[in-house]
Formats: sequence, C-alpha cells, structure tokens
Amino acid sequence: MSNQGYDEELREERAYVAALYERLDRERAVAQARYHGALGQTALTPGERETDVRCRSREAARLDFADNGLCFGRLDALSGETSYIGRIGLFDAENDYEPFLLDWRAPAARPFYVATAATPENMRRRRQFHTMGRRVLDFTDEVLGRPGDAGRGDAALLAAVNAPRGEGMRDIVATIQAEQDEIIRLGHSGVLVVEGGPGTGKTAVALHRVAYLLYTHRERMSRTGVLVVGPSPLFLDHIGRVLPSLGESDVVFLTTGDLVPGLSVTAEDPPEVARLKGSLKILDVLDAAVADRQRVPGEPVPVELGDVTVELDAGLADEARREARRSGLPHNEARPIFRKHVLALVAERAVAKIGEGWLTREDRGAWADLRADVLDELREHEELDATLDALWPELTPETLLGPLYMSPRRLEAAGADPALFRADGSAWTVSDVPLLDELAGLLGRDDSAERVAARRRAEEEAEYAAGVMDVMKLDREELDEDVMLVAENLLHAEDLAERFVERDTRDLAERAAADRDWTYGHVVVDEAQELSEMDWRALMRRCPSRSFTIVGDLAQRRSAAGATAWGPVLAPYVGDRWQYRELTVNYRTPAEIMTVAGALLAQFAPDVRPPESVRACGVRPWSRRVADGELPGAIDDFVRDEAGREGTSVVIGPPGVPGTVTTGAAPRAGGFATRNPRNPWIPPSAAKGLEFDAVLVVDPARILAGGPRGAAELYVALTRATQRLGVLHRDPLPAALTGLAEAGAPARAGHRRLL
Ligand SMILES: Nc1ncnc2c1ncn2[C@@H]1O[C@H](COP(=O)(O)OP(=O)(O)OP(=O)(O)O)[C@@H](O)[C@H]1O
Repeated sequence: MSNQGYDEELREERAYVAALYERLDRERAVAQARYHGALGQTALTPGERETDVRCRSREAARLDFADNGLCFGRLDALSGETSYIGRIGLFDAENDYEPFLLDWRAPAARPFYVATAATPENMRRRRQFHTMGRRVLDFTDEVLGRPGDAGRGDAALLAAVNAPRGEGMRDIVATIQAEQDEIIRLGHSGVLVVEGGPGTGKTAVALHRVAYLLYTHRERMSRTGVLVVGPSPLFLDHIGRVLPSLGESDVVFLTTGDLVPGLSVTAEDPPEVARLKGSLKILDVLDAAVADRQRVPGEPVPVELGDVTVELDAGLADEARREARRSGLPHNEARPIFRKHVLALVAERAVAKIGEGWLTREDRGAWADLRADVLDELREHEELDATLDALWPELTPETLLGPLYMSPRRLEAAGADPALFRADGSAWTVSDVPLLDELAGLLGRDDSAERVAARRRAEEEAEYAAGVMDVMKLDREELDEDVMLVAENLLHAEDLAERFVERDTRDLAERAAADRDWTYGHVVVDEAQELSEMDWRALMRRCPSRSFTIVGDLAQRRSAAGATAWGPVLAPYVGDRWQYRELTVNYRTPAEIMTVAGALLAQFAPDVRPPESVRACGVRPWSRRVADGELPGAIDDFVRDEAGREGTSVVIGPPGVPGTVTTGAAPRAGGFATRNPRNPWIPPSAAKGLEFDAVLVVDPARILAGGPRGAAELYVALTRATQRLGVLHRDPLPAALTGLAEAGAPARAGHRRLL
C-alpha cells in the first residue's frame, strides 16, 4: 500500500472507530438513565428493585469498561464483507441489528484469532489497530491465504509482550493466539486440563475462557457464578482486573485457604505433614476421629431421680450408640437419636425399679403412664443432659479437628500419624481447610431447634400478613384501583408474608463466597499442580456438574502434597472423561532468560520440554558473587537501578531469610528491601503465577537446598522476569546457572548497564 493509500485508509479507520465511540457514548447515556430510573423505581418490591438496579448497574459498568480499547481489529472476508472486532458488540437497531462491532467472543470473530496464511478461513485480510485511548494511532495488515506469506503478523503481539508491566495482569483480547483461542472456545463442558511451561498464557487463557463461557452460557452461569481458585491472595490480586476489564463480574476469587467461609488461612505445614493431610487416606482418620467422639462411660454413671437411682452404664450407652450410628446420619444429626435411646433405656430401667413388686409390663397402661412421667423428669435432668453431651457432644469441624491434633491419645485412637500432633490445635494451615470442609459434611448440623424457630417465625409472619389483609379489606372503598388489584390478587396470607421477609441483596460473588454449600457453574483452578487430593475433593463438591478448567505445570510443583500426574487426581471424579491441551509458546520470558531456566529444568525434569520464547530481548541475564556483607548493598544497587526505570521489579530470595514474607502473604517491605517498598523481597512460593519486568534472584543455591522441591522453586523464580534477570549469590553458583553472564561490581555512582 502506498503511503498516500495508507494515510487515506487510516483516516477512514479513525472515522469509523470515532463513530463507534459515539455510539458507545449514546448507549452509555441510555444505560445510565436506566440505572437511575431503576434506583427511583417505586412500583417494584424491594427485592425486585434490587435485582433491577444490579442488572442496570452491571450493564452501565460493562459499557464503561469497553471504553478502553473498544475496537482492536478488522477482518475482510473473501466475500467482500468487512467486520470490526472489539470488546463488546454494537448493533444497528434500525437495520436488522447488523453489527457495527463484533464481540470478540462471537463465532464470527473467531477467524480474527485463528486464520493463518495457510488456513485463511475464507478471510482475505486481518487488520490490527494500534490505539491510544480512543485514537487509532496506526494499523498493520496481514494478507491471508497467499502461500509463501509469513504466518500471523506479530507486531501487535510483540508490542503487547514487550510492554512494561503495570499494576496486575491485563487482558489479551486483542492478541489471543490461535493455540490459545482453540482452548478458550472449546465446546467441551466437562473437565479440561491445560498444561504449559511458565509464561505460556495458562492463566490468561483460563480467564478468557471464563469470559467466553459467561458470554455463551450467560443465563446459567450468571445464576451460579464461576469460581477461580489461585495459589495466593497476591496472585488473585494480580489477576483480579482481567475479568472486570472484559465486563464480567459474577466471578468469585478464592485461594484453597479461603474455601471454608469464615476462615482465611495462609500458613503452611511442613512438607511431610502437608502430604499426610493432603492424601485421601486422611478420610479414614477423620471417620475414626468422629467415631472416637461417640463414647460410652468407663464407669457406670448414676442417674438420680425423685424415687429411684438408676445407672447409665457402658452396655446401655453402647446400645443407643449403635442405634444412632445405624441411622447413617452425620454425627450432629444422629445425636438426637442417641439421646432419645438413652432416655428410653434409662426410663425403662427406672420404671422397672420403681415398680418392683407391684408393677409388671403386662399392666401396659400403668407402665406407660409411669414411663411418661419418668421421661419428663429425665428430659429436665441437668446432670444427665451434661453426661449425654459428654458422650455424644455437638461438634463443629473446628472443635473436632483442633482437639484431635492436640491429643496424642486421640490421634492414636483415630489411626493418625503422630506427626499430625501440634500444640495449638487452632493454628490452622491451608492443608487443614479441606479437612474442615470434609468434617462439615461428616458432622452435619442438628438444626431441629432452628427448624422449630423458623416455623414459629413463619406462623407469626403469616399472622401479621393476615392482619394486613383484614385492614385492606376494611379500607376497600378508600383504595385506588391499582392497589385494589394487588389486594385482590393476594390469595394467601403466606404469600404476603413472604414479601415482608427481607431479601438477600448481596451480589452473587458475596453470597457464593459466604456459603459452603454454594455450587458453581464452572470452576477454574490455576497453579493446579499444587492442589492435594483433599483440595480436589473440596473443589469437586462445589461443582457437581464437573465443569472445570484446570491449568498448571507439573514441573513447577512445589507442594509435597501436589499432583505428579493429572489422571490419578481426576479419576475418582470423572474417570478418564477429561480433555488435555498443551500450550507451548512462552509470552513472558525472553529467550535469553528461558535458556538459563531451561538448563535447570533439564537437570530436575529431563523429560519436560521448556516452552519456546516468542521473542528475544538482546540482554543476557547476569550473576554476581557477593560476600555476606556486600549483599545488602548489591540489592540496593538493583533497587536503585530499577527505581529509575519504567515497570515493576522484585527481589526473590530463599524462604526463612529475615525479612522474607511468608507464602501467600501480601509482599511488604522487609529485610534488605525496606529502603524501597516497590521492591519487596519475597520467597519463590509467593512469586507463583506473578511476573515483573525485572527480577533479582538472591542465593539460588539456598533456594535449591531449601526443600524437597527446591529446584522447582528456583525454576519458578527464574521465569518471573519479562525483561531483565539478575542473580546474586553468596555460595558457589549452582551448575545449572553457569550460562549467566558474570558481572563485576558496578561502579558505585553509576547504574549497572549489563541489564
Ligand atoms: N496472546 C497473548 N498476547 C499478549 N500477551 C500474552 C498472550 N498470551 C499470554 N500473554 C502474556 O504472557 C504473560 C504470561 O501469561 P500467564 O501468566 O497467563 O502465563 P502462565 O502460563 O500462567 O505462567 P506461569 O505458569 O508462569 O504462571 C502475561 O503477561 C500475559 O498477559
């Protein structure tokens, strides 16, 4: 295209995109007006109004988000048809809803992502816009279907992956690659496992798949919501803006430590303990621990009644216990059965003793009367009540698990490994969370008292509503026609009562996160290699439809309880009915850094192929040996150097070093990094899933030696950088890292320019 032709087309594209923004503004004004109208709505019940307001506000927010990069490309078909592709769809209401702009998720937009020179999908040309704010700066074209032409032109992709990183992850709608698009739009509704090395876009793909599923199954998904599970609060924060930027909000973000409502746990157990707790074998321990809390008295317990004293002994309690267990109900729900049986058996003994010499069972009526009297007395018997509580206590997951850990006797009785002992029972760790979740089911809830109270409340409300109806009838003549109609339509006082009951006005994400029994329409599991068998069990419970996108990389696994293969982890829930896809291109780490990380990978996981970097950056990663006393100054140099550059940076050091934050906690300034809060020192575990423009890895040999999965931790640390990697080491450099360029001490006054 000649310069003049290009300029002419650019002018036309700018005009078209400007017109799209005008249309967007008009739609926004309408959405805003609808939102304000919903707020002022008086004809609806409070619950209906709340729903209406939420729906309108979501629509307004969706249009607001679309403002940023509204239209990013254009497709020209062989047929001569032209489509513009963007974040949302905009349609011509006056012309049969012809699209002005196609939503990236619409089927017709698919060729934009997958068409290549070799398989043009009936397309002639793909055009990508480079925009700033609302303005199209320029565009690049690819002519499709001409043999010999290069594949997809990567100018837009390279610009995106080279751009300095800012606050958190960005969406990739403008540059989704064909191998990613195939996964995002995959029709399979069951379990999908996506594996790929560091930086291959697993997280990005999983999040865009969520947006796609919400688009294609909007009705079902927005009722149930989607759960995204990530490795740490820091990671969830990092990815938190991607879905809102795609206009999606019905998504709950949790770590496995947050799965039980009311708890938010980040502490970890030592690897061996985590492995024990993470194995499905722990289920037998939990069963036995619950059974161990259903006891019989060691010595007979005297029960003193007005006329007689009888004994509650082991035989009697055991009979009641067997009866309660036979019910198959969870512990707390079987409790009333146990109590009822003990009372009945004690009452029988008491009646037999009181009636000794004058009353036999043949005198049925008199026996029954006396038994009823004795039962009344037993029900009010406080000491017996306390004994029954001790024999079959009401338990919560916490009051079962905490005392279990604190008692070597209880651990032994439950067949547990003594390594599970801990002095503070309630010092919960992330490995305890699925156990607490399991126990919630095993223990159940004795809600008989609540049910009686709820029935009473419902009766009171119905009574109140009946009173209202009476008043309405009395005032008939004074009511205007509309109200009369409403009144006539009220068939039952119960219906009216229901309208007085306060509606739950929290949005879906809040309701779902607070409800252990909530079941989601789809679950995304990120860094899935870290999850234990027990974590999977807790997650599967939350999605009975087994609709999962699972993304991970077995080579990056650090948890001793994590997965070593996907099949065995999934088999108990879906057999072999799951799909597997692989991502192979690294969009984060430049080739120079990946070569170093790849050498390490070849040592600890020789069968795994490192992903291929999409670009090189022309800068060799470096290393420098420092003495103990030099380390703080060398870190300072890095911090100072990076402070003068655009983008983000981090110092990753071995865990356990003073100033290192613990796994999962938000990074805070600490240790050597105190002088620049932009450069916190975090352990490799906390860096999982994150990325930074520049990374300084400290003491790699100590990271390697730091635990059974030290090599995987170092691999994670090395692959966080998008541009620059430096390594400071006090011990000799691990053999795998000898590919790093050796750097001398920088001149104090200047910047190190090796980076
Ligand atoms: N198609 C794309 N266009 C632009 N950027 C992309 C694309 N795919 C991935 N990226 C970018 O590559 C980086 C790595 O992506 P992501 O974090 O999803 O990788 P990952 O496979 O989850 O990595 P890890 O296993 O290390 O956590 C992100 O900055 C992401 O935005």
